[in-house]
Amino acid sequence: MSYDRELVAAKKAASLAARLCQKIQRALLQSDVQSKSDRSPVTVADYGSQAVVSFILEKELVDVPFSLVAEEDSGDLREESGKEILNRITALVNETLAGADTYASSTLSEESVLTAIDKGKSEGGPIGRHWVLDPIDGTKGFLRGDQYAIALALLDNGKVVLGVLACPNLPLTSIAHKDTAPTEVGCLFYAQAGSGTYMEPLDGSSPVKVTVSDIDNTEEASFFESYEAAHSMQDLTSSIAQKLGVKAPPVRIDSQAKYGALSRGDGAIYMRFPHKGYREKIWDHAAGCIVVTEAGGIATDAGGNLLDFSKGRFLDLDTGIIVTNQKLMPALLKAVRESLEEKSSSSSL
Ligand SMILES: Nc1ncnc2c1ncn2[C@@H]1O[C@H](COP(=O)(O)O)[C@@H](O)[C@H]1OP(=O)(O)O
Ligand SMILES: [Mg+2]
Ligand SMILES: [Mg+2]
Ligand SMILES: [Mg+2]
Repeated sequence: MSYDRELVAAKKAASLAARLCQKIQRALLQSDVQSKSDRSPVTVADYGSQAVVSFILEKELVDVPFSLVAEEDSGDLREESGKEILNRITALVNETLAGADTYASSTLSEESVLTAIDKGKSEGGPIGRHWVLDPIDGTKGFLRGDQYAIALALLDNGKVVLGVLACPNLPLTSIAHKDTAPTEVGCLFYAQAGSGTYMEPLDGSSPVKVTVSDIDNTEEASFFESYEAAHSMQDLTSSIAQKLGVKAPPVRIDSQAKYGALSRGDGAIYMRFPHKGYREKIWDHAAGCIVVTEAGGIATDAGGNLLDFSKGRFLDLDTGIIVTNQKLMPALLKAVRESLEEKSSSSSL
């Protein structure tokens, strides 16, 4: 089955949402220190991005039922205290649409913005088609001026069949060598089941096919993990890396930009072990997962099970998520198992 039409719509929606986010992030970085501790810019960008993606997808695919599983909902915006922010979001959404040829004459009311955001309340599941959206993945990175992504995927009967990752701050060339001069930034990764993964500049065309690293020696592998220590157990990932003989220090970047960078071979392994009690959501991995698997990689939980996106809004997982190429996966799984066993026996002492 081809999802060409859905892919065109998804690329359009994610690129426009990225434009909205870039505008806010630029303004944020130019602002003074006091307003940098204010979280409202990211809030405006989060909701604005979700409204734009929801509106564009529904318009582009008007002849088919629309279901969207997305991170944000309009609850707070409907409160009295949310009025001013809703006003800012609506203005931003309309400015963004005005810059897009097809939608230049669309003007959304505050109510239509709320409605577009609330389309994201779907529960997903194993039957039918559902879009999956993280309007800004990596909000901490966004606020710091670092990496973040707009992550959009399509589920068809529980399987991810299409994914688009817009990474506005990711360099177009490899991030493997930190000492090379910075290049242009802004990447759009996209993948369709069975058709490979492509990357193009966010503001252009000329796609290139990308593939994961083909290294088979764990000592040469570099690994990615969260920038935020609160998002993943770095003592555990460092113990796993040590078992594998990995020499390079971890590359810490925010958001699903890690999946994008991995899909073009900037590094060979991504490990994510959230602290106890954290439940992974499908929008944090669906787009990244297909981008990396169509590029030849493999993503599993710590027990080696493929990620299952058919269970609703959450992923039902064994302990953590690991991603690498086919050759390195057996060694990675073994190191993960050993490190987890050591961790549990030391904590039961
Ligand atoms: N306590 C937490 N543990 C793990 N992940 C988290 C936690 N809190 C938020 N996240 C989510 O982790 C993802 C980014 O993490 P990372 O950059 O470490 O890969 C985001 O989806 C972020 O949500 P959000 O989309 O709101 O930014
Ligand atoms: Mg997220
Ligand atoms: Mg988010
Ligand atoms: Mg969030």
